[in-house]
Amino acid sequence: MASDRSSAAVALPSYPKAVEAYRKAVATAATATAYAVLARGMARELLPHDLRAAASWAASLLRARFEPRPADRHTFVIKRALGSSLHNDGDGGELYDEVRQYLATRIDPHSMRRLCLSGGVRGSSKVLSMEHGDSMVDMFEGVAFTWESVAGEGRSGAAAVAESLELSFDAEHTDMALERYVPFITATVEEAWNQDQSLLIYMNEGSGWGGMNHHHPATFDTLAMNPELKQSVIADLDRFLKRRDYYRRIGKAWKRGYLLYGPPGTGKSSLVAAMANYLRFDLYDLDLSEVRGNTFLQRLLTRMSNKSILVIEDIDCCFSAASREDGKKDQAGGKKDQAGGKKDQAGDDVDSDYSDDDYSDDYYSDDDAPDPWGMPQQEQKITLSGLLNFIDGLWSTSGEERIIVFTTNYKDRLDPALLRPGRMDMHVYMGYCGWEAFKTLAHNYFLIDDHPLFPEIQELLSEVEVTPAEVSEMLLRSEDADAALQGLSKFLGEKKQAIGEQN
Ligand SMILES: Nc1ncnc2c1ncn2[C@@H]1O[C@H](COP(=O)(O)OP(=O)(O)OP(=O)(O)O)[C@@H](O)[C@H]1O
Repeated sequence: MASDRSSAAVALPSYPKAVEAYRKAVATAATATAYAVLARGMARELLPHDLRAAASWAASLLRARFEPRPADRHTFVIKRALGSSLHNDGDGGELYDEVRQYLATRIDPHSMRRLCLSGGVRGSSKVLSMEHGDSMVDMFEGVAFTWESVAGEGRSGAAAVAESLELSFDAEHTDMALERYVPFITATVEEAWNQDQSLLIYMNEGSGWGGMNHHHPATFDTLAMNPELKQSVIADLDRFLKRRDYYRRIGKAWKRGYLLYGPPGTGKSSLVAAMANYLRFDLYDLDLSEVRGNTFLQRLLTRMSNKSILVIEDIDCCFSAASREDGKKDQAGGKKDQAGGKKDQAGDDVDSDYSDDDYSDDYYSDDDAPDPWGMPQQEQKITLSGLLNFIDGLWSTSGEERIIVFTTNYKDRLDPALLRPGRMDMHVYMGYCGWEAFKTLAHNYFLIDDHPLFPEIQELLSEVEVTPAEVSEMLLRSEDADAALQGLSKFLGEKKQAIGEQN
């Protein structure tokens, strides 16, 4: 212990020595400061102006060498096609127009003192754009992209330079600009364009389609159905849209089939309309009773556009009706030729007995007699399985983004070929009006989410079978929610009573 204490004493300076050292240090510091001030004053006095300028230049060089430099900028120039109007058609200026339309949605009219405003009553809607020389910043994924509107030079002609929109950004974001930002712009414009287009509904006439505007108001918001089921349909559609590459990879046609079934008036047609409105797809309403044979069917299917929904309503009736029709023709036209089908008096082929197996052999056989359209007559009746094979075959080789919807009131009457796994991708049951579906209807008609009569109606709905069409009809009877709901409650009460009396 004693030796430890002594070594500590050696190591520490004595108090007077420390005070002396401190004094010396202070004196030295004061002297150094005084010298520095003196030197700076002397330099200012003694150094010539040129030398001082050179020193300051050297200092700025050093600063530039060591301070972080502003990022390199890259610029894409997007030229307007010379002599083009606002809406080009494949003349090379489309991207210019697309960007212009995109920027019109990004311009904040409050932040710019001067803006161009175009459009009019007859033209498209009003479009805001920058004046030449102005610029704006668009943020994308947290990165600033600067757009500048640049004036063209000279009149349109060989020497003229087209006006342009210039996109500049930090060089490190070049890949993002090319691979994500510009595609994002074109996709945004395309989506807006699709939203603006009115949808069409086509009906078959001979071997062609007649189209008209489709303004069905049904949307998934207004559709009264079980909320989970509704969500699963929407999710399925979304998944379908995103899976282009997946379908390519697995070598399957990019199509999806839905079978909608349920009693009349439960909203099957409304669901088809809601799907079309949601996807912005045109509808092709195929009336099979109007299809005169395989050649016609083939022509119809190949004439459908991409991004479309083929609907065949009451599919059970199509084929049973055809069979019944054939039966009548058989009776009128005499004995049926079992081997190859025989013409009835009207010249129709009346072979309605194609099974799944014999169908594949006979389906594509042609009759050489020309018809009024100059096509060979081909009048075999179309079977359901035949139709499905036909659709599969055709759609795997042509067209993309196709949806096919069959509706039926009687699923149990359907040909098993249709119910086989892999045929229709999703079976959707549209049932009687439940409580959640009723709340959607009440909101649609009166914008209400609650009412004193709701508990009573909820109980009645759990006891009677009523279709959304019937409920809609009752709600339509008055613009006054109280009166309409009272009417509905009375209607449901009477239904309940009628059921009680039957039992
Ligand atoms: N689920 C529903 N949601 C909203 N409205 C519906 C619904 N079901 C029926 N309606 C109303 O009833 C009308 C008829 O319904 P819709 O034609 O869609 O039924 P459906 O099941 O296709 O009938 P059908 O089998 O007779 O063709 C619709 O125009 C709509 O006003």
